[in-house]
Amino acid sequence: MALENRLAGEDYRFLLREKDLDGSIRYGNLQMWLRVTEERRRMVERGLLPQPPYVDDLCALPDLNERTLLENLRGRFRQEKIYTYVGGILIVVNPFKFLPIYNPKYMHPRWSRAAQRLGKLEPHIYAVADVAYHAMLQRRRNQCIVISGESGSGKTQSTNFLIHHLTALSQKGFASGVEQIILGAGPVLEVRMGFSADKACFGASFCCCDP
Ligand SMILES: Nc1ncnc2c1ncn2[C@@H]1O[C@H](COP(=O)(O)OP(=O)(O)OP(=O)(O)O)[C@@H](O)[C@H]1O
Repeated sequence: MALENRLAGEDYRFLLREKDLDGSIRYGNLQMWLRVTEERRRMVERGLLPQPPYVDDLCALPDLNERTLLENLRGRFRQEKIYTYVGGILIVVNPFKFLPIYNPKYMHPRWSRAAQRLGKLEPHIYAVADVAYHAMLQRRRNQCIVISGESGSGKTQSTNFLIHHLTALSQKGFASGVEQIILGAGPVLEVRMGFSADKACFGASFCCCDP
């Protein structure tokens, strides 16, 4: 139904609708809703309405479509915020320059999602490591982090940050040499798993195992 009612030339839009008790879904006046959101966008462009703040979780966008999604990522990137959530997934935009967001100040002892939802903590790659590490300890199950992106998008760099934070969490810091051993094993594992050349297609995966 959403497709049928799409305005000509419009991007795809994602609408979340609750089902009624009988299982049916009421879309209301979709055309009207689309016109209102389009009108609001034009007014923001003309400066008649303030620019809505960039959200750190794309699920919180009131109108989620390709344009608002990219605008949000672009706006955050301009503010040097390269990390953005989509629910439990972390999007990283490669800055191709060093940002001072990996120093010990950012190695919070506990990157609680609750604190992040309250806006106290920005999305960060260390939070992903933290969630995997604590899920492993609490559930006593191995965890896997999948990193995907095209060649040069920053998969290797992200893996290094994950390992860096995981070794810090496990109290086996740089001094123990564990981090360097794991980082050194990366290229060997890639070749053994046969996806060195095609890493960008398959994505890199990183497992966090309970010893
Ligand atoms: N978070 C980051 N901060 C700063 N620079 C970054 C970051 N992520 C990536 N880069 C830069 O981008 C370059 C390419 O990143 P990286 O080697 O991790 O990509 P990749 O996805 O592993 O590439 P490939 O699939 O070809 O191996 C790095 O050499 C680095 O200069």
